[in-house]
Amino acid sequence: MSPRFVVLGPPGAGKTTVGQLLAERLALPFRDTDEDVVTRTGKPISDIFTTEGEPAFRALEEDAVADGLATHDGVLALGGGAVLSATTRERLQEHTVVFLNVGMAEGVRRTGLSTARPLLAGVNPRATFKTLLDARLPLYRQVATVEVLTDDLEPEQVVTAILAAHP
Ligand SMILES: Nc1ncnc2c1ncn2[C@@H]1O[C@H](COP(=O)(O)OP(=O)(O)OP(=O)(O)O)[C@@H](O)[C@H]1O
Ligand SMILES: O=C(O)C1=C[C@@H](O)[C@@H](O)[C@H](O)C1
Ligand SMILES: [Mg+2]
Repeated sequence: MSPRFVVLGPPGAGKTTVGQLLAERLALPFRDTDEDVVTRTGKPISDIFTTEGEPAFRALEEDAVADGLATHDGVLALGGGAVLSATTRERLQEHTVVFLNVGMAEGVRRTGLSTARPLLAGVNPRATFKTLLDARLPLYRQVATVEVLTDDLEPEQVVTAILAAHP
């Protein structure tokens, strides 16, 4: 069993929104590793970051991704930082991986001031988002089989672009 599509990218790229639409379009189940971590621990992600720290969250995330890759046969959305794990990048090699990209301005606009995203909750979300993008772009591209820049596309158009690349 293997996901039909794995969807990844920075916060606000639309992994959850587009992943759900893509799954609907294909009549497949949707799963999101962020939700899996919340379900398994019974805690919001922001709480895990605050009380246990980012490394603890990354370990939980790595396990959730491994489980999703092994057991989910629909659309699997990963957390925005899942590619920071070299083990996860290795595991993604055999999969169809969609990198949803978003530029800094649009990414910050979409994520707004939400405190649900602990890494962007600081004083300067624009600078934080840029640092995060610069560090992760090569990692997203290393594992992706297709990249879609979502800045000027509606979620439905992103789905269409994904299916055009991987019919
Ligand atoms: N292509 C798009 N055009 C306009 N708005 C979008 C688009 N994709 C997503 N959005 C909006 O941006 C916000 C963030 O989207 P979403 O939660 O799907 O991102 P995400 O990649 O899952 O983020 P996270 O990494 O935090 O889970 C939502 O309000 C969503 O409606
Ligand atoms: O970009 C990130 O590092 C994160 C993105 C979210 O999906 C969550 O996994 C968490 O808030 C961390
Ligand atoms: Mg999401």
